[in-house]
Amino acid sequence: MTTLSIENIRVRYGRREVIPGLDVTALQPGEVTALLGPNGCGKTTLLKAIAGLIRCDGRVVFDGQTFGYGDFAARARHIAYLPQTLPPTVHLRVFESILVARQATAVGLARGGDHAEVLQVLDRLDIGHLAMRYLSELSGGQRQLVGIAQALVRAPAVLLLDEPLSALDLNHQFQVMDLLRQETRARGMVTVIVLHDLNVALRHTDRALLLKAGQLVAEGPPAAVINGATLAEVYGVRGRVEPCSQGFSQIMVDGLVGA
Ligand SMILES: Nc1ncnc2c1ncn2[C@@H]1O[C@H](COP(=O)(O)OP(=O)(O)OP(=O)(O)O)[C@@H](O)[C@H]1O
Repeated sequence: MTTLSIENIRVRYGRREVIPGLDVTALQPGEVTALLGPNGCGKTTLLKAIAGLIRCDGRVVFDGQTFGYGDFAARARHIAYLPQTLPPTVHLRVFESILVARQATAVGLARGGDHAEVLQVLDRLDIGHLAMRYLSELSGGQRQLVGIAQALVRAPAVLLLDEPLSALDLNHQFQVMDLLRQETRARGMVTVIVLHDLNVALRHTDRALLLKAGQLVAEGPPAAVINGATLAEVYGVRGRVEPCSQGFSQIMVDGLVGA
C-alpha cells in the first residue's frame, strides 16, 4: 500500500520562515486526514509544498518515490490539488470542464469511460442539473462543487483539498464529506483536507494534523487531537469536546482564553 510521508519540509517566503522543518509520517491510503490550525499557521503553504507548487526544502515520499521541489510532472500524475481560491473561470460548460480535467491528468485510464465517469461524479455530487451551464453562470457554492468534481474525476492517488467546504451549505458539507470518505476508502486514496470546522473534522475524518505557527502540535485520531488543552493552546478558546445525544463528539466553546 502507498503511504505519503513528509520529511523535514521547510518553507520561507522571502526571509520569513513559515514552516521551519515539518515531518509527517505515513499518511495511510484509504484515510481522510484533516489539516487544522488557525489562520496564517501554514496549512495552505504545506498543501502547496506537498503538491510541489512552491519552493521548499525537504522531501515528499510517495509510492516509493521521493519528490523534491520541481518534480512537477511526476507529482501531477499522482496528486490532485484543489486550491482555496478557485482560478477565474474559462469559457466552458460544467460537463466539459470536468471532462477536460479528467483527460488532462488521469494518465493511463481507459479513455472510453470518460463520459460515464463525468456523469457519475456529477450525479454523486448532486449537480447533474448543472452539466450544461457555463462555469461563469454558477454560484460560489456550485463552483466549489464543480471544483471538487474536477479533482475527484482525475482519479488521483493523493487528493489535497484546501477548504473545500467554505462556500457550501450544511447539506452539501455533509454530502461532500461523506462522498470524500467513501471514495477515499474505495480507491485507497490518501486524502488531506484543510478544515476550519472542527466538528466536521471530528465527524468525518480519520486522522488530524494540528498546526500552530508552521509546526505540528498534535497528530492522531481527531478525537484525541481536538480537546480542551489544544483548543486553548492553538485557538485561544476555552472549550470542551462532548458526545451529543447521537454519540458523536461535538465542540462546545465557552469563551476566549483569558476572557
Ligand atoms: N505568497 C506569499 N508571500 C508571503 N507570505 C505569504 C505568502 N503566502 C502566505 N504567506 C504567509 O505565510 C503564512 C502562512 O500562510 P498560509 O496561507 O499557509 O496559512 P493558512 O494556515 O492556510 O491560513 P488560512 O487559514 O487563513 O487560509 C501567513 O503568515 C501568510 O501571511
